Amino acid sequence: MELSPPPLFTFGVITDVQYADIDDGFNFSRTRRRYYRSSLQLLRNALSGWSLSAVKPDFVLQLGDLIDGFNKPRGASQAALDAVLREFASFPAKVHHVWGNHEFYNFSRSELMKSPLDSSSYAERSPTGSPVREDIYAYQFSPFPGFRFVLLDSYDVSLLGRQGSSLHYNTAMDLIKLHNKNQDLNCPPELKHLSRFTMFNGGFSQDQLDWLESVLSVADEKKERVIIVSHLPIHPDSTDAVCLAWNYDDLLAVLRSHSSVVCYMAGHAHDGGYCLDKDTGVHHLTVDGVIETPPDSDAYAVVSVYTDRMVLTGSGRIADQVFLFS
Ligand SMILES: Nc1ncnc2c1ncn2[C@@H]1O[C@H](COP(=O)(O)OP(=O)(O)O)[C@@H](O)[C@H]1O
Repeated sequence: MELSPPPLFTFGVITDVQYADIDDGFNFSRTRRRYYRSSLQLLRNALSGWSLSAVKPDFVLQLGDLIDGFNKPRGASQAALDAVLREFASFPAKVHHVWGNHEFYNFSRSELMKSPLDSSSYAERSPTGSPVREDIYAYQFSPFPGFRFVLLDSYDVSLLGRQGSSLHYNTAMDLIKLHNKNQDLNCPPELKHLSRFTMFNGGFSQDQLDWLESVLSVADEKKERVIIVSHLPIHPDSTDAVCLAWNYDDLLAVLRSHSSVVCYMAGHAHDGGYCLDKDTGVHHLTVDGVIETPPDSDAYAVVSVYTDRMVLTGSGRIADQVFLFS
């Protein structure tokens, strides 16, 4: 019998836990139930599933919205964060935390940068790469020779997490108002191709795109394979138009100009999504969210990486999938 080779490395993925110690509710349009309290148990299921799996993950990617914005008006932000971090505390592998809109509903950017949700201490300090602007939460690491992960900040240009009087805030306000004429900026513009210009989304500054350019140029030269992760999806075929990053097209253009990129992973759109960018062979995966997953199911995955592919084994609502490197 021929044994299949072991993976080079393995990682876990989970997103949109949105924990709050409150009764079930619904999304804005009342089409999906949200299980705020039992999302904590689903996080526990993920951590024990990863711990018990035959090939244990070397690290975990948490793609944002770990606790829900409803914690803030209840004065429960810190208690909710403590509750989820207690679950991670006994987990033996590194957890890379992405920031989503719900992180900014609960905490300021400077609070996040001092919190355990800032996992940038796991960044590779590469003398060859240029540093990213200090107020941007983005970093890179290489868990295995020939592979690189880049964590990006989807709320770099946003009304969330930027101080009301700052230049960054005013730039974001000018941009959103150009496209969104509604009184309530959380209410999306009616035109589908502009519907992403809401307050619960954001985008990537030129500084962050330039930094990514420099990281990917080095990766191209080294013939590495790069997986990029962030909270907001960037390919229109991988998600609902209302969930896309404001300047998704700018980031797509960067990805398309670098041969090293093999995959982009995001959260935010709780129904998940997937597409293959045919021109480049880049896989765009939007991971199903925990918060809209019933207590008798699950929403987490294990991804095993081989020289020519990534094999995703999903739990509960997340389907198994194979991503071939082109
Ligand atoms: N269509 C909409 N019109 C007005 N406000 C909305 C709309 N959709 C969402 N919101 C508001 O935007 C905020 C973020 O929405 P939410 O559904 O919590 O985001 P997420 O999908 O990230 O959980 C909430 O305050 C919500 O009430």
